[in-house]
Formats: sequence, C-alpha cells, structure tokens
Amino acid sequence: MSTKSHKGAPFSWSDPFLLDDQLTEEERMIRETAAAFAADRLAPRVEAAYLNETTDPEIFREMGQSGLLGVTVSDEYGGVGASYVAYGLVAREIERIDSGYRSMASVQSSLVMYPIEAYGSEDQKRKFLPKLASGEFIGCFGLTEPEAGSDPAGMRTVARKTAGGYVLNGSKMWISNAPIADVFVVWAKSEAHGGKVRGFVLEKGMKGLSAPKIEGKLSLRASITGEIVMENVEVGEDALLPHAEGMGGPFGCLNRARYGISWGVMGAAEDCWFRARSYGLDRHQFNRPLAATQLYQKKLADMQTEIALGLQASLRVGRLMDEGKFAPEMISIVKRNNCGKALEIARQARDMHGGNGIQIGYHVMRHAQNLETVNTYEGTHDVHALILGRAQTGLQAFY
Ligand SMILES: Cc1cc2nc3c(=O)[nH]c(=O)nc-3n(C[C@H](O)[C@H](O)[C@H](O)COP(=O)(O)OP(=O)(O)OC[C@H]3O[C@@H](n4cnc5c(N)ncnc54)[C@H](O)[C@@H]3O)c2cc1C
Repeated sequence: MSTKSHKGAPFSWSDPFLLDDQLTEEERMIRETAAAFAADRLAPRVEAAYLNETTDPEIFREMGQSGLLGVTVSDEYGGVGASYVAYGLVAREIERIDSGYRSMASVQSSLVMYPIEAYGSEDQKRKFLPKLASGEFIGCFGLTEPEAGSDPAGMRTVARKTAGGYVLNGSKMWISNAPIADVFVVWAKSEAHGGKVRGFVLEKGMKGLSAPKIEGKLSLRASITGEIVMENVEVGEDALLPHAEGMGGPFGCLNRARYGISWGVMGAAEDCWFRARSYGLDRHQFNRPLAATQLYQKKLADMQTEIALGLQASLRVGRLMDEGKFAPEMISIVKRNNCGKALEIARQARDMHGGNGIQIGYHVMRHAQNLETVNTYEGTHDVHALILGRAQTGLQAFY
C-alpha cells in the first residue's frame, strides 16, 4: 500500500524540512548532549565573558568531559568516533550560544586533533590525542601570518634542519587559543624538504616560543586570540608531522573546520531568528504586535528559508564526508553561503529589536559582531567565491 499522503503533514515552523528525522539515533543523542551542555555551561557565562573579553580555560575540560571534543576522532585515541554529521550538530549547538565558544572547540577538534590523527606518528597520537580529547591539553593551529592571510603559501616561517631535528623561526597572527595553548600545530617552510610546507607540533614552555594575546577585538571576545612568536625554537625530529607535505596538509584540516563552521553559523542564525520572532510577538507598536506586520513577517520568512536551506546543504555535505565522497568545493559552497546568510540574519535581527538590539542582554548584536569574524576566517567570503569560480571556469582569478 502506498504511504503517500495527499493531505500533507503538519508544518513544523522551527524545523521546516524535518532535519531531525534525517539523523541517526546516535546523532540525535550527541546533539541533545551538546544542547544541554550549551544551555547549562555556556549560556550562563557568555555575557560576562564577552563584555570582559575573558576566556575560561576550564571550558575545554568541561567540553571534554561531555564528549564534545574530537567527535570524529577514533575512540582508540580518546575521541568519540562519531560521524561528521554529529560533529556538525555539536558545532551548531555550541554556536547557538556564541561563535567564540564554537571557535575554541573547532580549533581543538579539526585543526589540532585532526592533523595529529591524520598526519601524525603513532607516538604523537598516543601522546597528544587523549589529553586533547579530555580538554586537559588546549591546542592551537598556526597558519596565518602578519603578511600571509588569504595566501598562506606566502608564509615566511621557516624550519631549518639541525643534527637532531629542526629550528623554527617566524611569527603567526590571529591564532585562536594560542595564549592559553599547551600544544601548537604550526606550519613552516622546511628547507630540508625543498621549501615545502610541513607541520610541526610544538609544546608550551619550549625555549623561544611565546604566544602574546591580541587585545581589543570587537568580535569573538569570548575566545582568546594571540600571536605565535618563534625565535630559534629547537625541536627534535619527533615534532615533525610525518604524513603531510605541502599545502594539502593545512588545507585538509581547514576543510574539516570550514564544514563545521557551516553548521555552527546556522546555530547562531537560529538563535537570532528565534529571538526576533519572540520579540516581534511580545513587542507592541501601533496597537499590535510587531510580528503582525507584513514587513516583520517577510523578514522572519527569509530567515526561516535561508536557515532551512543552509542546514539541509550542510547535512548533505556531512553525509558525503562520512561516505568519503566530498570535494573541498562543496565545503566552499556551504561555508561561504551559510556564513554570509547568518551574518545577514544577525544584522536583520539586530534591527528588528530596535534600540534593545544593541544591548548585550538581547544577544543579537553579539552574534552579528562574532559573525563578522566567522565570515572572514577560514577563507574569506570572497576567497571561497574565487575557489568556486575557478572550479567552474578552469581560470584562476586569485592573482
Ligand atoms: C578572531 C580570529 C581568529 C582567527 N583564528 C585563526 C587561527 O586559529 N589560525 C589561523 O591560522 N588563522 C586564524 N585567523 C586568521 C584568518 O584565517 C585570516 O584573518 C583570514 O584568512 C584572512 O586573512 P587576512 O586577515 O590576512 O586578510 P587578507 O588576506 O589580507 O584579506 C583582506 C581582504 O582582501 C580580500 N582578498 C584577499 N585576496 C584576494 C583576492 N585574490 N581577490 C580578491 N579579494 C581578495 C579578502 O577577501 C578580504 O576581504 C583568525 C582570524 C581572526 C580575525
């Protein structure tokens, strides 16, 4: 008998395409754990952290205890061994509270644990991964430099060969978690490998290694950012990530983080959308709720549409990643689209809150400020357009 209904089903305004039904039991459980963690542990902290520009390192241990770090990393090394879709769902729930908290977790999972698992030696995996998964160690990822942002291949950090290993010199800029990090995954041009980019795992306390905080950010204020300064940092051969050579190494990590961001920003956008809807129902002007006006409803409809489409697209890319069938350009589509749309939604929600929208207690302006960074880091909105333009024309328009 056909199961097709001609009557249609009830419409769920907050989950229009029934995303929840497309998840496995395990994915739903992980999402619920992340949502409870975000509500209980992150939401109560975020206003003070943002206003005072402070990052509590304890959050990493709390995330670790809740199984939110290294979601895709094998359980043999302390990770959760779950799907990329589960990882995306965690990012969405954390970023519903703040993009800074999601940045802290993304860096740890995709930019530090992933390269150690994918490119590291067995010794490196055993030494670092379990402690990164538990949050005992905090990690950071140093690719960007003062003179090399969108074009990381222009980096100046060098690794020179010594008798027992390497000596590193250079500086990295805009590095999330750096001032509080124990483990530094840094990328340098290695003279011993024909100038090819290689990854190194440095540890806090090494002579010549420092990570000063960058002060005065007006965005991502709950997530600490710093420089990494390397002045004749001597490391043994065991600091080299043996299985990555060339820009494919850092880009492999960035693909994972960018994918997670595409889900994360939809969480921030959903928070803005839900708040704008509630505000419009409560707030009366001209003797009726704001939400009763056509313009207000049109804005809510735009938010709902973009979020529903963005989440479906990220889910599709996540499933393809889990099947090993993704291409990096797919990630450019969802990173670029979802960040741009989330930023527009947050700005719109700020406007819909009127004067209250600029207050910390209404949250929407904090999301908008944060999303300015998220639209820029991990490949700017325009640089992802160039990646997609190249893929369809065969013409490189970067220079
Ligand atoms: C808060 C924060 C946290 C960060 N965390 C990290 C981290 O943990 N690790 C890390 O390695 N990096 C990190 N970054 C760095 C981030 O990835 C870079 O800022 C980003 O890649 C852009 O580089 P840039 O700032 O040098 O800008 P630029 O590359 O100088 O770009 C400036 C503008 O020029 C445009 N542009 C650049 N090239 C072209 C082109 N060919 N054609 C047209 N337009 C172009 C860009 O789109 C942008 O609008 C972080 C940044 C911030 C702000």
